[in-house]
Amino acid sequence: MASIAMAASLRTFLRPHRCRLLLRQSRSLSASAAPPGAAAASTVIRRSVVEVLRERGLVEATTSESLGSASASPRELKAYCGFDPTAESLHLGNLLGLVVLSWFRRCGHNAVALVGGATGRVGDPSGKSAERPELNLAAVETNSNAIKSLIGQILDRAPEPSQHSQSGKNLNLEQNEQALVNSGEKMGSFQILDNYDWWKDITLLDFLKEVGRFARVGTMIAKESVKKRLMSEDGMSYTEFTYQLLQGYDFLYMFRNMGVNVQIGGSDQWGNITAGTELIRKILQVEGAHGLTFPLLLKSDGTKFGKTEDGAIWLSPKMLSPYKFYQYFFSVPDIDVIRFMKILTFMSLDEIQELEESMKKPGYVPNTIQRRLAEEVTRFVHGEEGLEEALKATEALRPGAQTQLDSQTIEGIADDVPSCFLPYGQVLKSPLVDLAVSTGLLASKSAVRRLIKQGGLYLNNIRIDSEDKLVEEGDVVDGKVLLLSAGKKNKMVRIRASHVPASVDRAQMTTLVGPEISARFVTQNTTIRFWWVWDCCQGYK
Ligand SMILES: Nc1ncnc2c1ncn2[C@@H]1O[C@H](COP(=O)(O)OP(=O)(O)OP(=O)(O)O)[C@@H](O)[C@H]1O
Ligand SMILES: N[C@@H](Cc1ccc(O)cc1)C(=O)O
Repeated sequence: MASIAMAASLRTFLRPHRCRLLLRQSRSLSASAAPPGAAAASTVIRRSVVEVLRERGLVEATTSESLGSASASPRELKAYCGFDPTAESLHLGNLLGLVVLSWFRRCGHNAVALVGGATGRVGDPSGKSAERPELNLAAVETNSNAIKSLIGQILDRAPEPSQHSQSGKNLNLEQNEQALVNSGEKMGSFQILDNYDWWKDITLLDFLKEVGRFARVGTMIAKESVKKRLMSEDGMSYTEFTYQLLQGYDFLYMFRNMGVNVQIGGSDQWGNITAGTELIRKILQVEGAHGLTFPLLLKSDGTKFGKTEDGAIWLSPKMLSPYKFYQYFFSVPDIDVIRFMKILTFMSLDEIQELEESMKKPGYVPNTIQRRLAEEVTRFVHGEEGLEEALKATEALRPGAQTQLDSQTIEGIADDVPSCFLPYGQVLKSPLVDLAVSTGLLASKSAVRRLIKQGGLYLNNIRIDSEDKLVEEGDVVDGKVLLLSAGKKNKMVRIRASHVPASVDRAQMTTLVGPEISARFVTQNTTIRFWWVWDCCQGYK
């Protein structure tokens, strides 16, 4: 239960005259924060962030027309988007929120990403046909921390309007971004907040008195998220019914205390967003709070990209490698690629249009646009390093690639490629035809032989021409792995290190395996080498 002091401060802020005072303060603060060059920039015709978003297909609805005019001057707006910590990572659908926040920043406004440490414990009924399972507190905390760190990294990578694309070509800035660059203004800032920080101190009595009293049950029941659920067999719990007011109050709290005046979200968030603008109007008795929703990103089967279905496109590299993330975009169908480019990248619309036209020209190499899309989105989500990792892995897994494979690259994609563990002794000197079958790459030796004849079998990306090929020591990359490929189907063979003995005496090893191998052992005393030698030892025995 809340401290008395907190309850008192809540009451204080809810007094209308005080709120108006605070609002005036925050307005004048943002005006005085404008850098000296800003005046010159006003001679350039700016388009508002809302126009920019609309042109890219990122606006489904706004709560008020006045958002457009308010958004024309930099620093006028502070937009927030909330994410409940219901998983350890955000997913592709959530990326839209981060992209839209980044557009606000690129157009000179500030942004807040809010992690729902409190709302995550309640569960948003929007778009859900049944009550969400309750999350335990430890999971909420782990997920919140992971999501905060992920959001921080991604928002940090939003390219500044003045930046150039990888190709060195100017990014062809949107008009108002160009104005910012000309005036020397910086991109807007961002903050990451957690709504548990205020909810933890608010008592039920405070809430009922200060917020509940202003909410109309009729309006709440009319929200799409509630209407649908009330018609279902299980109905809806009081807890989930309250969700819209929690989110509504978040907006009010940040509007009052932090100058946040826009809430954005997917179109499923409309009811919760308007709950916020209504509370602000009723309780604080001020206008000036806006909502903006963007269309939900849907899969080809019409279902929403989310976290609850199989094969989610996670943004955290721990849950989906940059390689797989990159591959997803590389394989986007032609029909979706331009739309994805508009909504998920910061490339200018002119450049996107040029690319779209190039697709229709004779000689267009399939997937050229997808490659660019994959690069742009992977760079934003996983950074330059993640993109490099993805490109390296893509190349490594391309049969016939000329690149020298190293075990680090191959191990880096271990989770993305079917793999099996085999003892070194079983791999060394074994006929490749046998290995291709025992690893499960192909079903029979005759199938392997046929493939070799057709030129489709590769060992470490090198085409195998002979059916009699034996695996040599040099084929096992860094003594750890080898990569077999049947056309585009890859299979990684990893050398098993599981039966490494707890201790082997080096002198004993020398006598067992001879000086040459023992010398390797001395210089490369790693677990794998250790095992490698041990396996040879067994061979020598
Ligand atoms: N496919 C999507 N397209 C656009 N926005 C999305 C998509 N999925 C989620 N969002 C938006 O991301 C924000 C956070 O949503 P949230 O964390 O609840 O994810 P969720 O995908 O709705 O969760 P779940 O899969 O559990 O339903 C909201 O603004 C929501 O509208
Ligand atoms: N309700 C949002 C998350 C959110 C939480 C708190 C907010 O104040 C805003 C948004 C969602 O689940 O998708």
